[in-house]
Amino acid sequence: MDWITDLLADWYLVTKSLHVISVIAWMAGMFYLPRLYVYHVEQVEPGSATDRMFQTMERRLLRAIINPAMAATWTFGLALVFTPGVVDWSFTWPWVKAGAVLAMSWFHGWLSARRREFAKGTNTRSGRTYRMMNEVPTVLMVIIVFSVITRF
Ligand code: HEM
Repeated sequence: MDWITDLLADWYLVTKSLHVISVIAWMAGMFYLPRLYVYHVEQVEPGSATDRMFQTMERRLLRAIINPAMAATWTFGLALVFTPGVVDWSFTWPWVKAGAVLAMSWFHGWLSARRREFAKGTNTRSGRTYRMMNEVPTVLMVIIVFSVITRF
């Protein structure tokens, strides 16, 4: 399996660039979707044409941007994990980053579940809840970036 390790080492900087590009797309969607939910709850009459338009925007944002961007972030991120010399698990930062990334992925699942509720007209959560949940990806992003850059 040496050839895989060699390949990952040769492509390290390309993989890292693709990882960061995917992260930007994933985060853009993760910041925007809860915002859409705030407007959806507070400003839109259920069953109206605007309701259907919001459902379309939410579905497309997840299917066309957020889901593929998360898959790409994980793919290139794991490729970096297996690149020789990149992650030293005796440090704290890889564990902190791993925890925050798992939490980010959980939040992604939570947003998908809420989208399905909006599509069925069974949303029970308030605009305030979505406003608060909107801070989750921000806090996780700050933790992740400090982890990978400071490497404590
Ligand atoms: C989804 C699973 C993820 C895995 C397995 C993963 C793993 C990694 C690894 C191993 C590196 C290489 C570190 C280095 O070369 O120094 C890296 C770099 C990076 N990651 Fe992730 N990552 C993931 C998600 C994320 C997320 C969600 C963010 C941001 C919110 C992020 C932001 C970054 C940044 C900014 C770098 C570049 C750091 C540098 O320049 O050294 N990653 N990632």
